[in-house]
Amino acid sequence: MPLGERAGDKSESRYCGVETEFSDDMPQLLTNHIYSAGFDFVVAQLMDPAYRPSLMQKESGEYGVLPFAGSDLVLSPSQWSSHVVGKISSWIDLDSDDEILRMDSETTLKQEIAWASHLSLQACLLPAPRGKSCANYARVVNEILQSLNNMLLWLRVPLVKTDDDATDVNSDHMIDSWEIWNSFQLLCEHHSRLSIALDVMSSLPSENSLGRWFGEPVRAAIVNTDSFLTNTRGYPCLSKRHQKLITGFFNHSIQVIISGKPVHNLQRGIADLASDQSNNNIDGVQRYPLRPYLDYIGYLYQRMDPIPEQERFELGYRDFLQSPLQPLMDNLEAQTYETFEKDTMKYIQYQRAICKALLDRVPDEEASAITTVLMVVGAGRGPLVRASLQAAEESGRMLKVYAVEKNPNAVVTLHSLVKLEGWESIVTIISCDMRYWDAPEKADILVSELLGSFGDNELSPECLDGAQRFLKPDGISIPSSYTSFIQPVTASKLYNDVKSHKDVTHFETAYVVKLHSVARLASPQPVFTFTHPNFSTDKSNNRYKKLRFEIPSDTGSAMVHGFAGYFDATLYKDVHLGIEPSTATPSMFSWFAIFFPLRTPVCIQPCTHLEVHFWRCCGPTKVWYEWGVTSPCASAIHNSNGRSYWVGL
Ligand SMILES: C[S@@+](CC[C@H](N)C(=O)[O-])C[C@H]1O[C@@H](n2cnc3c(N)ncnc32)[C@H](O)[C@@H]1O
Repeated sequence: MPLGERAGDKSESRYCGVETEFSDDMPQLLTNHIYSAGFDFVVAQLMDPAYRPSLMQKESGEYGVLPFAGSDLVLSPSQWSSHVVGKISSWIDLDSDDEILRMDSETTLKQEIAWASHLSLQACLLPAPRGKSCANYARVVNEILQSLNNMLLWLRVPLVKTDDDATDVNSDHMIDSWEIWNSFQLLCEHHSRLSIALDVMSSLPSENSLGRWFGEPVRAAIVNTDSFLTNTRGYPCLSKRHQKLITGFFNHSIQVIISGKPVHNLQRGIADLASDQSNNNIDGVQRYPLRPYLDYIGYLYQRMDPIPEQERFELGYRDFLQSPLQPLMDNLEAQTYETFEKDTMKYIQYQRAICKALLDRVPDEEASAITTVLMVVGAGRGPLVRASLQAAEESGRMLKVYAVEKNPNAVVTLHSLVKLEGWESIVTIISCDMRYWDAPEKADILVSELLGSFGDNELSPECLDGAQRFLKPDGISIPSSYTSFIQPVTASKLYNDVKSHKDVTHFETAYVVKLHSVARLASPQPVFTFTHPNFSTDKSNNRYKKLRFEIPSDTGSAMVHGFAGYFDATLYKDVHLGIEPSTATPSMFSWFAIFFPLRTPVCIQPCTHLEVHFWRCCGPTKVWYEWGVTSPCASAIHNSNGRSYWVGL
């Protein structure tokens, strides 16, 4: 469906619209030009622009027929719903001092929305708020939203932000349209049917401030013909920055709408094309005047790189909240192991790390005399056993392997693998929880992969503390350490999805999620680090960290809906593995990020800082995180005493 939500898959066609008058030509326009001219829908006004309820009552009494721009019979029901976005009268001003205008505006808005619902339109475009003070407009829209079934309301928002406002955020001269949008959405309590149509101007704000919009519910971007430049052949084109922005819109499933009249003199171009029937004149139908602009947008889309196969596979997971795995408390399923095992990059890194450790452990001259004892703890169905044996072969070292696994179902597969590969003389399978296994000898190397998206959140520290009893005092743990990271994000879609559960529990839960429509508001910072082995006697896996994020001056104000979490693990020496964006292991897909939501989003201002606290707490049967913000304002402590979300020991 062109106008609703869709995955941002380049294999689907992109959706484009045109803003146009609703004239008698509408049926012809939709019949003759839709798709062939490069657009999929029109944004057209629903009501005669001269209509004012107060005047109509005076002129024709109370029961006059409303002057809608076209009867519902002018188009078929599917044309209305699939190809028309209703444009609400742009004269309405619900915050005017003029009471009559205000009342007329409210009446008209409600009548137009009711008409749009009658036509089953998928979306209506609301005019931009006229100033910072838009409370009455928001109140009426909020009231409408409460009874709206399927339709989305796209609030038109000009993409403007002056750059000189950084130091004085309270200045009356400050123009940052995000602020207006933000007050509107706060007044409407982040309603999930309220979204944005960004009006793209000829000059663009700074990159950082543009980035904020990708975490907001932007559904459409309106590009006026006068924002286009002219190329050497006289055709419309866009500046480099505009091109990048439009590509960003495509990547985020934001539909592009061309508005305005043609402003390029394309006489020569059209003459050139005159002989080309398919481009100019088909069976007497005139070429659509906005076509050169649509063609250019289509060209930008075609020019984009195709989505790599792995990302294509992950499209369905974008911004989709999932509960983190609990591999200690639960037993993973076969298909989960299967997915892990396809992640070649992860095992390549492990093999590299094991190879280096083996070479350090056994000098060349003793390679044929010493057998290294290696234990894979949490062996699953065996991929790390395979990586270890390949590392042994690569390094020319002799190995004896113990594969310890507590999931009896995975152990079945492990047995078959060992038999099938003929590893019986080298690999011993132990069906046991590593914390309680009574090992017959000590290991030189302990290999594990018990990491969650936030590093320690699948209880690797607790498991390895239990397992290190059977590691030699000078033994090596792979991984040798791991660190979690967080960064504040605008993530309006995730926030709304959490909110839809209507309980505190969901706001106090961390989710695994393939982040896509988010704005990352500051660089990630390290949170908790665990190092293995850790033979100190007073060790504790409780942690507390206070973090302070500086908000860049050119970002503008922004909303923090929560924190994205990542990890980076040092496997051995310089071999690492992780998903922290600046150092992420390329082509690795075993982990998505984690998301810690905030019950109440926090608004941050440029040149200020955001202070957040994270705790890792351990009890006899569970481990949990608590988190809270203290600046610029205090939030509740989330997940106190692990009441909503915990990981079972
Ligand atoms: C993330 S999976 C990794 C599996 C495998 N190494 C791989 O790379 O596909 C972690 C494995 O560790 C096992 N595990 C978790 N805690 C364990 C424990 N305390 N003792 C033994 N196995 C454990 C789980 O059952 C699971 O098979």
